[in-house]
Amino acid sequence: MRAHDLSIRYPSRHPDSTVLPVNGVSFTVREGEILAIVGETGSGKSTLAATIAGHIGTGESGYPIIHGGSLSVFGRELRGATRKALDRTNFRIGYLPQDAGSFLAPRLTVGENVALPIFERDRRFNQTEAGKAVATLIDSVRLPLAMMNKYPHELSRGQRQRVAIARSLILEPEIFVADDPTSGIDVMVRDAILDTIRELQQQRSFSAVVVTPDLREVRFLSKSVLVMHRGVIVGNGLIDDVLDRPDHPYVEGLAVAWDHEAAPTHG
Ligand SMILES: Nc1ncnc2c1ncn2[C@@H]1O[C@H](COP(=O)(O)OP(=O)(O)OP(=O)(O)O)[C@@H](O)[C@H]1O
Repeated sequence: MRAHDLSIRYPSRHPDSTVLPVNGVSFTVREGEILAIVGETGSGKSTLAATIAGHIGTGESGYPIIHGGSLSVFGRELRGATRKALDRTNFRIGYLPQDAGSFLAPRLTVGENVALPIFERDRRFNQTEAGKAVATLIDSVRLPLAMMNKYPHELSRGQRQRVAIARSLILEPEIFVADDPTSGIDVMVRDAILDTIRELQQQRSFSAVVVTPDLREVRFLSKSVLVMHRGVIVGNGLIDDVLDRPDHPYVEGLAVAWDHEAAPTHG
């Protein structure tokens, strides 16, 4: 995946007055790599995540639109792509939107929720094969198989997030985009969720882009980081290089905060 001078906007009735939520970013995600994106709230992380996951609109409200530059995924340009071409690309990308666990279909069982993308892609897909794929993933995200017959409201928040992760990986995507996967989840359970993502990435060798507001999570998942601030990239590279040689006050702040966190406590 390669973004070059990529700018993104949301549809607006006053396009001239729009402040671009993502403004001229360039980066590359190589095969099998995990790239972590960090930045404060409102810096454009979710907008960028949705866009690189191919969840872009052609004018529908709510969906981001590529405004300038280019975004090429699997060698295909997404700017100006038709709905059909976008759908084809989307099937190859697993997207875990922010708080995905809270948006499972409430009337479907866990198993049916995880299987949903299979039948969205091919309504006549073999039920037994789908069941096998679902069971394998439920096991991989470390949930008991018996949970397949439960409903989302019967699960904890952390368990629902695991179901959402399983659903976003059921089509065996080549790229996984996760937007703040531990958001709203109990501190004790966060590491387990990240650990599951890291393990799945190693098993299935997909490329991944993971958005998080937390530098500790960045370090846990990846060696490389992209730091966003008000829609632009203010740091890009190996985490230690970025923090050791900050060339923007926001990154400097991150580096200082990290030093305090990592420093041994006295007394
Ligand atoms: N659907 C939308 N329509 C219009 N503007 C939006 C939409 N979603 C986000 N924005 C705007 O885009 C900017 C970037 O928001 P975005 O959610 O991408 O930031 P973020 O870094 O992910 O923040 P957070 O960490 O709080 O999720 C904000 O100014 C926000 O108000």
